[in-house]
Amino acid sequence: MAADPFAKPADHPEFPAQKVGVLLTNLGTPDAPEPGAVKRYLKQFLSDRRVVEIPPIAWQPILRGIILNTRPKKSAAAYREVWTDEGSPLAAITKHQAEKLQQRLGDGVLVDWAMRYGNPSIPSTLDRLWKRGARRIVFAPLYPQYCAATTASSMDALSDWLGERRWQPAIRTLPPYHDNPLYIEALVADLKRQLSALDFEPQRLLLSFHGMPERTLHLGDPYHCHCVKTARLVGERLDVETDIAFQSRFGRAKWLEPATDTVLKHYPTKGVTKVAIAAPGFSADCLETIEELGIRGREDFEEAGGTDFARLDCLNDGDEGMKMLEALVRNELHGWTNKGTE
Ligand SMILES: C=CC1=C(C)c2cc3[nH]c(cc4nc(cc5[nH]c(cc1n2)c(C)c5CCC(=O)O)C(CCC(=O)O)=C4C)c(C)c3C=C
Ligand SMILES: [Fe+2]
Ligand SMILES: [Fe+2]
Repeated sequence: MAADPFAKPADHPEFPAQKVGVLLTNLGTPDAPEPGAVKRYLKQFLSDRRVVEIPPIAWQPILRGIILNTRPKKSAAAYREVWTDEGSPLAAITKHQAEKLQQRLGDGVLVDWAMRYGNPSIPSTLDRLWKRGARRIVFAPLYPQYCAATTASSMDALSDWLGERRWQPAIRTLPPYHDNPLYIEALVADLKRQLSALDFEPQRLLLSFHGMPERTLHLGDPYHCHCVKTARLVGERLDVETDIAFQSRFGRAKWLEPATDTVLKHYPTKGVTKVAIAAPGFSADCLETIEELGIRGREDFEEAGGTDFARLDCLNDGDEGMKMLEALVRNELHGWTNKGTE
């Protein structure tokens, strides 16, 4: 009898059963609230040309000569104020989001999480998903508003990983969802719940988004427009008067305005002394929300004469946010079940 032409040769490599994977990513955070760890993280973050769009020949001497010798100590002290038993809030919350999404989607899908800067890194997590059999991957950077510094930078990390591979998985990426009714609905429900639990009635709700250099708007980045649209859609559905501002200015260039700290300092001069603040552009609470808004923002406001201040939580891994995330990801998974790909 002739040999079976379809038989697997003895030296054929083993391939695992093919699965569908989902990778949630967020910005990144240091491994520890210590100057050394913060320096490593900032070096990677601020060397990304999507983040600082200054030619490296001019920027790297400033980064290495000044910023990395001064900022890590100050930032580490700020990180210490927000650090938890589970580590950095951003990493801990992203991990919880992935665990809860795994429960919601069931065993048919592999859910993992990664950080664009620091750990667990995007390439190492893609390696792990691949080894577990993921041959179709939904790549989900958790930025509702598209920005080159965040969304495109995450895509760069994905493309770099793909570029190293012979056998590439099929990829779907989660589009920005700044005006997706599921996101707006989740924010409105979550903010209403938090506002009604306050022991004072705010005269304003300030929606604070991470800032960007103003020139990125003129270079064609849709980030500003996405933030404004989110704020408008949310504000229209709440009973409290809503303002928008941009936080976390970095460097000397002009950034998007109005700046959050300036708005907080001016409120009392206009008779606005009771304020709530929320950060709908952040999927998870982090240094920028807990420390910058919750601690420094409160100080700015109270020193200017404000009497009542509340920082509202991000969607995090709460029910409203998880319901939204499940629906957004299921939409991208459409037609991608393990049936037929095993
Ligand atoms: C949500 C969107 C974000 C945009 C847009 C963004 C742009 C951006 N950020 C910096 C500089 C820094 N950001 C830092 C922290 C930080 N930034 C975001 C998100 C966006 N950044 C998050 C979620 C965090 C928190 C990380 C954490 O560990 O909790 C920091 C580090 C902290 C510090 O030293 O102050 C810097 C620096 C630039 C320059 C930029 C766009 C050009
Ligand atoms: Fe940032
Ligand atoms: Fe705009």
